[in-house]
Amino acid sequence: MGTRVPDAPALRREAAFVDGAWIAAERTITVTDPADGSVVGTVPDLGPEETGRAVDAAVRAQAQWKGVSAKARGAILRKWSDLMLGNAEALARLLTREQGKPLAEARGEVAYAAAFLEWFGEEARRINGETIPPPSPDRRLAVRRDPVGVVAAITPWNFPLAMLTRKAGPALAAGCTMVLKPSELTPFSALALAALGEEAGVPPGVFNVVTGQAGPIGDILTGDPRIAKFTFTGSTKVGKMLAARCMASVKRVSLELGGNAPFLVFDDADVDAAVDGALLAKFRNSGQTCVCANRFYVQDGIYEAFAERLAARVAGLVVGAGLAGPSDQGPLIDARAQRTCAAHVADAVAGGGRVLVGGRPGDGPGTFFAPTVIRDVAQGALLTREETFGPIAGLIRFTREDEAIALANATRAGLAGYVFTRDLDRSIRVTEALEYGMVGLNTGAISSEVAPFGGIKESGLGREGSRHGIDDYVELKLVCTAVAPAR
Ligand SMILES: NC(=O)c1ccc[n+]([C@@H]2O[C@H](COP(=O)([O-])OP(=O)(O)OC[C@H]3O[C@@H](n4cnc5c(N)ncnc54)[C@H](O)[C@@H]3O)[C@@H](O)[C@H]2O)c1
Ligand SMILES: O=C[C@H](O)CS(=O)(=O)O
Repeated sequence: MGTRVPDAPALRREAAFVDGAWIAAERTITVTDPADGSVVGTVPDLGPEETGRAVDAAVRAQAQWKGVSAKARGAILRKWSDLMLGNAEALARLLTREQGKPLAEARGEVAYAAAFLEWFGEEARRINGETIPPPSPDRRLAVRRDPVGVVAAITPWNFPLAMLTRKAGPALAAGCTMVLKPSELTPFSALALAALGEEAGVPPGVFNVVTGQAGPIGDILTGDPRIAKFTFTGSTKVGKMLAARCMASVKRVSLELGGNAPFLVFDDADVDAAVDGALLAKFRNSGQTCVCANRFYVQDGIYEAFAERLAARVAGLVVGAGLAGPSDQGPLIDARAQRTCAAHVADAVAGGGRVLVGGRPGDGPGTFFAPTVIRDVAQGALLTREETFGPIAGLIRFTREDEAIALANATRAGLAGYVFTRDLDRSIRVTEALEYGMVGLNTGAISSEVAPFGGIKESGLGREGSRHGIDDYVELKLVCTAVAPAR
């Protein structure tokens, strides 16, 4: 296990991290705790000029970093991972403070985030090329897998550590350098990560964290031609806009975008397993994950049992501030998220839905919303068409398998889907028919560092994690050598 760096105060940095230095700015942005609106702290509001200097640093550093041996790069990533685990409690508390998730989930995210650095610390030494049988005896063909170069990354607030290491891990393993803009709602976790990276021996300029208003920074990260690759995790709307900007300099682009996951429960499912799966797939991070079940399609024969048992379990979820004591559900990230949930509930009820539990925002300070189950939701309801990103489970009844598949696929999203059935033939038919990048069969938990994470259709481009996750950070180079015959 890595050595402990000084506790939370040292990890909590009210500064951006550029070229190995902690920098301030004239203007700052304030970060608040969604559980009660209290101020967590301020971070610099860097503008285009400071962001350009971060790109300068990444360009300078990349020339050296790609020359560091894969073994040495891997060792630094593994030490970074160890330091995260050695400072897990400080990282988790900081994460809960700025993002709101329950402390137990924050601790889980620290381990999940550290696992990406560990995994790609190992993968660094397996970025092998290939030789190809030549088309003629006077040629030799070799293919290299070289680092793509300087990488710009923009990440969301819902997983303030894991979405970052899922990019920094493969980027640095491949020999790339990075300029990262975290969400302005959760910058402290990213800065704590940078502090531990510094401790782990990540050289100056290899990993830079710029904080501030998204627009001006984004303009640089999508526009500077020295940036070879742009990777984004966030909403589909923003991702599309930023990816389009990258085309002016033909950057490599990878996108992890929004979801709208269907959760299918067939009559032959184990109803208790389906309820367990629903709690994981719907209510993790208070429904604020990209792979959250967004709509539940439940077959006629199991509908009443599933609705009753899910509502009973949801009624028992403990809602509270993550640092105030054990809780299952924290606040939503902001008031806008509360309003979206309220709108989805109102629309479902207007269409004939009946609220079994929850259905309203929390009282008092903070942006809480009660974990909610609504039965008899109409097939065209808002929550079937838009990503709720909150703790609302809307149950829609279906009769036939082909009907459920058609309903499940009727979206431009294609990230994750879930199926609960104990019929082997049906499990194969349905998992093959669902148009999603990831499908959970009899489970609501599908993510890990060893598995390819990503979506199809408008949910993304590329995969993160797994042995595939390195592909977005390397370029293939063919070396074709002429060979003269012996005289
Ligand atoms: N597929 C995945 O792996 C994955 C993971 C997490 C979240 N998400 C998706 O992200 C969304 C929630 O995250 P969010 O609210 O942070 O998304 P968001 O798109 O609002 O913000 C994501 C990031 O983009 C930045 N951003 C926003 N507007 C920008 C602009 N004009 N220029 C430059 N940067 C800009 C934000 O500051 C933030 O850092 C949901 O849709 C969720 O499904 C997807
Ligand atoms: O919200 C997005 C995350 O990728 C979800 S997960 O923790 O990776 O499943």
